Amino acid sequence: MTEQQPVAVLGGGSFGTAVANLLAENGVPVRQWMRDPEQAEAMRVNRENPRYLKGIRVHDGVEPVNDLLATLQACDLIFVALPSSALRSVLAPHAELLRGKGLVSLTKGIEAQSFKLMSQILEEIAPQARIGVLSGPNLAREIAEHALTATVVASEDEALCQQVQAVLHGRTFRVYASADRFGVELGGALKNVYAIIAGMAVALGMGENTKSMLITRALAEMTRFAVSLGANPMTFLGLAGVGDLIVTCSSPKSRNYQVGHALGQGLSLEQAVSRLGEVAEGVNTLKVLKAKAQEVQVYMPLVAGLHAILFEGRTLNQVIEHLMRAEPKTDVDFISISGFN
Ligand SMILES: NC(=O)c1ccc[n+]([C@@H]2O[C@H](COP(=O)([O-])OP(=O)(O)OC[C@H]3O[C@@H](n4cnc5c(N)ncnc54)[C@H](O)[C@@H]3O)[C@@H](O)[C@H]2O)c1
Ligand SMILES: O=P(O)(O)OC[C@H](O)CO
Repeated sequence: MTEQQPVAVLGGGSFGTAVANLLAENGVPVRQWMRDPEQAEAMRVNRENPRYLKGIRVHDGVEPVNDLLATLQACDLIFVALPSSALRSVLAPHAELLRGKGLVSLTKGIEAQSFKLMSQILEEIAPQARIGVLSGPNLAREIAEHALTATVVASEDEALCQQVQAVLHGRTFRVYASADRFGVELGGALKNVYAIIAGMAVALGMGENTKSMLITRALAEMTRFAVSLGANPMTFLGLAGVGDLIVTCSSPKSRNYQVGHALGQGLSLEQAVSRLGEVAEGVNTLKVLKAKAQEVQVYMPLVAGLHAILFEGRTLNQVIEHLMRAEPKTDVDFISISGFN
């Protein structure tokens, strides 16, 4: 009998570990690459990733490794769960090895200067690779604890979507397919910013009306922005849009929400990020999003308000006053169905 080819997961954090476990539970041999050889050795021996997913057993079918070259050579399907700040620098030196491979980004961020999404970077590094993204309401710990979860794999390459569904779809994890890679990926990146605001609101003792207003207006704002860049607004009604927005804006398990909560308790941004000690993509996304919204002239009051508090010295009260007193608008303004002439 021929041995099954391993699948690679790049990244030794919570999401890489959760996805590696899902694959292994489906009988797929996994090489989970991480840059720290000590972490890989400890995970091999102890079958746990205590810094990022304490208390979760790493499946025997997951081989923690730290030789990137050998991992890329051995695997034709590669899931990338690196922080957005690291993805390009980790993969660009190995562009030649990526030719013809299936590369699926799990990373929910935007590159600082270029405003590129992660799959666009993968495409640039490896134009002959098959590119996809996986995004949705997917808190790593809940996946690792087998909470019933759904996600979306998005790619123009239908065969790649089917391949990802075949290896990841399982008893507790449903994988839906989409052809709208841009919309699915943008939804995952944008919602992180609003989760910071939602965490802040909860720390400030705001009620359920406020939370609901925030989530709904966040959806309107991110959809308006996405449409201005050519995305399909309907994608934002799916798991990777409103689904991910709800989970990230509601759950104290979200790291972006935690940063917001700490800010609401009075910590500085530096203190909030360093107390977290994990990736909260929303902080960088906020900076690039504010600049891009200005460039493409899209009205994003929530983004502008959070940016004003974190980087322009405005107080929370000033920003709230400004947001609430702003000119009244039409509901659901990102698609023209208001009924008004
Ligand atoms: N954790 C989740 O619930 C979750 C869910 C969906 C998507 N994501 C996305 O997955 C991506 C990774 O997040 P995570 O939650 O696994 O992060 P994490 O904070 O749990 O871990 C980050 C990992 O990246 C490694 N790393 C940092 N810089 C690196 C570099 N230069 N080279 C190689 N490795 C490096 C760290 O050592 C660590 O292993 C993020 O974009 C995040 O938005 C996370
Ligand atoms: O912990 P966060 O805030 O990075 O969010 C994790 C996932 O993106 C939720 O879908």
